[in-house]
Amino acid sequence: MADDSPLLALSNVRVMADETCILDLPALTIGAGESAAILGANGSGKSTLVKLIARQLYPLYGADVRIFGQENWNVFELRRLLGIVSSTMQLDFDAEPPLEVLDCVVSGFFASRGLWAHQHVTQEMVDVSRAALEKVGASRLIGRSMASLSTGEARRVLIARALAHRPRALLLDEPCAGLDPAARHHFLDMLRGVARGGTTMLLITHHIEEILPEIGRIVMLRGGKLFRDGAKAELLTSEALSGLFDLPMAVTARGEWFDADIHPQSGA
Ligand SMILES: Nc1ncnc2c1ncn2[C@@H]1O[C@H](COP(=O)(O)OP(=O)(O)OP(=O)(O)O)[C@@H](O)[C@H]1O
Repeated sequence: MADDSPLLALSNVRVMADETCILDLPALTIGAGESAAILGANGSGKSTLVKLIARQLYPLYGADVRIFGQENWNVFELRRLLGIVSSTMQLDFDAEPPLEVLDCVVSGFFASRGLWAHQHVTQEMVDVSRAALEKVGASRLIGRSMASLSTGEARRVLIARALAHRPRALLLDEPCAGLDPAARHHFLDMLRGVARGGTTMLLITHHIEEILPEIGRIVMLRGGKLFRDGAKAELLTSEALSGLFDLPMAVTARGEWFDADIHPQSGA
């Protein structure tokens, strides 16, 4: 497998649910090392795409779904190479029995929720996990239980858990969901540091405010189909966003970041 194989190459993808096609992508390729945002309204098919990539669901016969150039994957290996963090993952780690922060990160090496007697934890795993927690500014949380953390703190630990495997890309599904404005600001700042360190990001969101300056490509989904696909400068515009959300939107650039508001003259 060549290292420059695309992160994602899809063709003829159709995903069905209850006899309805909920994702219809004739072709989509995201190159190796290309950070991209998948943008779309509620119900546009973003989570379906994430599940397709993570092999949690499968398309109809005739589709070709390649991740890093490969069609068939051991799911654990795939999830190691593609660090996946979603807002819902946190629930798994809040449940009983309590899970300590460093153990949570180390357990990522075994793709398990916690550590068990039969697992052989090496000093290297512990060192790498500590370094990952340091990288996301969460070292001070070591010793705490996952259930005791704020949403923003727990989200950082999950990013560390994904980074500990030195993934080839991070797949971030609504990573800022549930964060207050200050926590979101600090979290995005931390993610930006990770992106600047060379980690490719695939960010799934419906907020353009969360699109990191390091992300250059925008893939817009609407109604389970590819709506627009192109460079950020071309697509983070009032015209494109208004079409995507079917509502007059005003986009403003804020330095290297973007904001969107419902246009005041939308007749509300
Ligand atoms: N198991 C299912 N049965 C029926 N419909 C489904 C099923 N799973 C998803 N859908 C539908 O597919 C569409 C796309 O859902 P999906 O969760 O991918 O959207 P999304 O873009 O991630 O939305 P959100 O931003 O709200 O998370 C929605 O209309 C949803 O109701």
